[in-house]
Amino acid sequence: MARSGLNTSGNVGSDVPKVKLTKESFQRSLRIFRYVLPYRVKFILGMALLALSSGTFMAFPWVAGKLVDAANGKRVTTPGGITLDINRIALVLFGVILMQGIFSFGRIYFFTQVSEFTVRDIRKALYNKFMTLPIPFFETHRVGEITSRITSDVGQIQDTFSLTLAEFFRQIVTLVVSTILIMVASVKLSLFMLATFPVLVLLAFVFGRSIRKLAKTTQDELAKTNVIVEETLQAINTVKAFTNELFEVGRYNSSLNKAVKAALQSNLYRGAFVSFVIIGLFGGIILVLWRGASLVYAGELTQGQLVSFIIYTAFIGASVGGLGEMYGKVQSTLGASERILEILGEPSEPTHKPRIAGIAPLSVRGDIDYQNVAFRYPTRPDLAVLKDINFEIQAGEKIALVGPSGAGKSTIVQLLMQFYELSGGKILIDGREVRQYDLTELRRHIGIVPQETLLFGGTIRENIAYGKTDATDAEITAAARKANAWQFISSFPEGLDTVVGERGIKLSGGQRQRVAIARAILKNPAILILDEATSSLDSESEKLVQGAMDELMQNRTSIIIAHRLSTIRKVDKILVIEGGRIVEQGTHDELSHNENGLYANLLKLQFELS
Ligand SMILES: Nc1ncnc2c1ncn2[C@@H]1O[C@H](COP(=O)(O)OP(=O)(O)OP(=O)(O)O)[C@@H](O)[C@H]1O
Repeated sequence: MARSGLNTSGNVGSDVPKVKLTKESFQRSLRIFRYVLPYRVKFILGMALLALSSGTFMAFPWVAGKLVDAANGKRVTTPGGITLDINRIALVLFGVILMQGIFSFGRIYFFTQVSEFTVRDIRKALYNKFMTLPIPFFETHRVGEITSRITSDVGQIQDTFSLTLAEFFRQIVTLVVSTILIMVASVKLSLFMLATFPVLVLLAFVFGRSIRKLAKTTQDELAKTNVIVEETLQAINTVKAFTNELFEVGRYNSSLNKAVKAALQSNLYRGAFVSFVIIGLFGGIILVLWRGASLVYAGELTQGQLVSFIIYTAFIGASVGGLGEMYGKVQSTLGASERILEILGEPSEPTHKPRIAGIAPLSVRGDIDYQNVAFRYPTRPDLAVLKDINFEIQAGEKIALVGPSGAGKSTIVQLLMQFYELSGGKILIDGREVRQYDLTELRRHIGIVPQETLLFGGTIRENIAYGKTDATDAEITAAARKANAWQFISSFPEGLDTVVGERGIKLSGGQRQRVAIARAILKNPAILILDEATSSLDSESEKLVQGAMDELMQNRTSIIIAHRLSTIRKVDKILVIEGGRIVEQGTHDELSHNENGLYANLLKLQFELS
């Protein structure tokens, strides 16, 4: 049966890895069926209709055989003793097919609903999980790998629920019923057939398996060419800037040639396989025909019975072949559900705890206290990124973190957001350890203006409202004004409705930053993290951004990761970080007078550079 691409997963790539079919893997994967449970009534109805449609389908060759017998002048009677002539038998045949058509419609109707709803629920659960998984998970898994869970793995399962399962059931019914019916027609011929056919089918199966392995090589080669296309298109600016267009074309061509070579080779075997199937299986049918014809000649079998017999034999061959193919599909599905269940079983961040009624929402003053904080990234456990960090900020104070690249400045603030678990020490906010807060509640009170602002595809309005999704237009406009962003937004013909992001207009670095500042203003957090952009802006833009930042920092505890020392002269305290430690701290005046200090040196360096 051809695979249909008419579901929400489209055509599923056959590159979904498989697992070995063992009792354990099977049992583990069956847990995915709990997503079918809410739709069990529809599922059972679908199964019942499937049984009926498979049953009526099985009656077809039988009745067709009777038609041939009637044509040969034999008397055909129903079990009730009513004699049927050719016309009536043809009508019965038509009735059988009509019922088969109606049952099939019902089966598809119910199974599609079950598969669409089930798959929707699995996708929802997965996406929900993606959103709540901790940051380290995303650092240890590639984005492509994660998204393929929600696309191809789920698609594989959808295929199973909508097609494979039905097909599997139908093949089994066909196999069992056909075998019984041919036995009834003629035990002699059946035994002869069963002695020859299964051998051929077994051979075909073994042959088919080795071909699948070759097909996998082709797919791998094709995947490699796709990687080249994706990478180069994503970095097309780099390709052009290095004038490597022809180099890439050459690389793509040679990779494509390899894929074609592999495809041709595997298709050579495929061709051999197809002719084996044709010659072998049809040869088998000829053998059965020959033996059957002898039996008809000897009067041991009617012509009609022979016709039914041959059709059933073809059915048996098709279903044995189909079951072999299904083995691969079942393996893929088991693999897919195992991987999905694995992700669903990953521990989420303890966010969004249900709020207990009557308890006022958390309010945060903004005192911050780092005590002996030590940290290693889970992906690089051998590198101590932070060693014994101690500092304190009173609510409303502004501090700046400065130091060479890679010193650990960003890491210090990421820990405040609790993106990672500390390796040692503790962080207190308002005198309480951060781990004791509800993560979502706490993060709601921390605002961040990142180094590189990522705008989501959508309007400027939506991007600003990301800081407070239920903000009114007046609030959004006010925030944009305070962020010095209103000027450029109102200069666009569509104003706040201007579309930005991949399909919209591109905002400049300074404009993007001001959108980020407007976002943070709307969020109105008690604690603010400003990660200064390393790329410098022109002085006009710089002034606007700086003004917006000053506005934003008012009355909030602010931590500035500073790259340009000129912007932090007014902060209450500067922490100089080097190699994961605080090596100096004090005000700008204090530090700049310490001639041998790192800060004074950095200051000198920047002065010389500018
Ligand atoms: N997600 C991560 N996984 C593993 N290592 C990381 C990760 N992020 C940063 N590091 C490492 O941690 C160290 C400190 O990085 P961090 O980004 O905190 O430095 P920084 O002082 O903010 O640097 P810059 O000024 O260049 O932004 C570096 O050695 C860096 O390679």
